[in-house]
Amino acid sequence: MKIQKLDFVEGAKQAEGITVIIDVFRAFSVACYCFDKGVTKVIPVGEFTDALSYKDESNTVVRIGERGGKKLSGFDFGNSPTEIQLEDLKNKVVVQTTHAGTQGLVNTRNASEVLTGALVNAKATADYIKQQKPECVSLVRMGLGAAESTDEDDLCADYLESLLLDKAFDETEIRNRLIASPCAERFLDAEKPWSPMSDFEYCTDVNKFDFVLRLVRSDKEMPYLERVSQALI
Ligand SMILES: O=C(O)[C@H](CS(=O)(=O)O)OP(=O)(O)O
Repeated sequence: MKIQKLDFVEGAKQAEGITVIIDVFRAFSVACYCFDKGVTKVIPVGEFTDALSYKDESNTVVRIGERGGKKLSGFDFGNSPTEIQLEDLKNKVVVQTTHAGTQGLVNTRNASEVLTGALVNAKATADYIKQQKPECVSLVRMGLGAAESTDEDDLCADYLESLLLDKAFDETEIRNRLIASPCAERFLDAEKPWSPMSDFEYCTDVNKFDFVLRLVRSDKEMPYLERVSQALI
């Protein structure tokens, strides 16, 4: 199995084979928490205007998104797992737009299959990939604003690589390593209430979920993320 690590939107465009678009803080952790709360699909979009104008007949749309980390005007929630914890999202359709994560998903072109990458479902994602015995896997780290490398996405890529190659990796140290990193500063900053410390905790709950998020493309509707559950992995 050839594994390549790439970065940002350009990396997403170049990615081949089974492609994992990684965004730990916070897009794909949020997407996992949405599915855990019963949403039927998550539609990742690049432009926030497309998220605002998206409608569906059943009127079950929930809009989640950020720019500069903050909730967008007209949206239901920011890109925060904390914000959705007490919400009933059963059978809802989420439209999500973020500065980094969703930009990676919508820019994949050459991938045979596209998955999301986060610490909360890393092992399930690696197990799913291994089962398919792919020749090539691309791990794309979206980083901060899809422009700056971040410890959490680098670490998640390294962890996924170790799992794929059956190499040892001490996942119990992941949270300690990240809390000591500059990438955690925004969660400790009282002037950034849109990034609470609880978001850090939700996003670093390693392997909390046993499902995979896979991008589905069809001619009939916008690409969306679906949940592939453990039974099918
Ligand atoms: O909402 C977030 O934490 C980030 C902000 S940024 O794009 O990294 O500046 O968005 P995400 O797309 O989840 O990385």
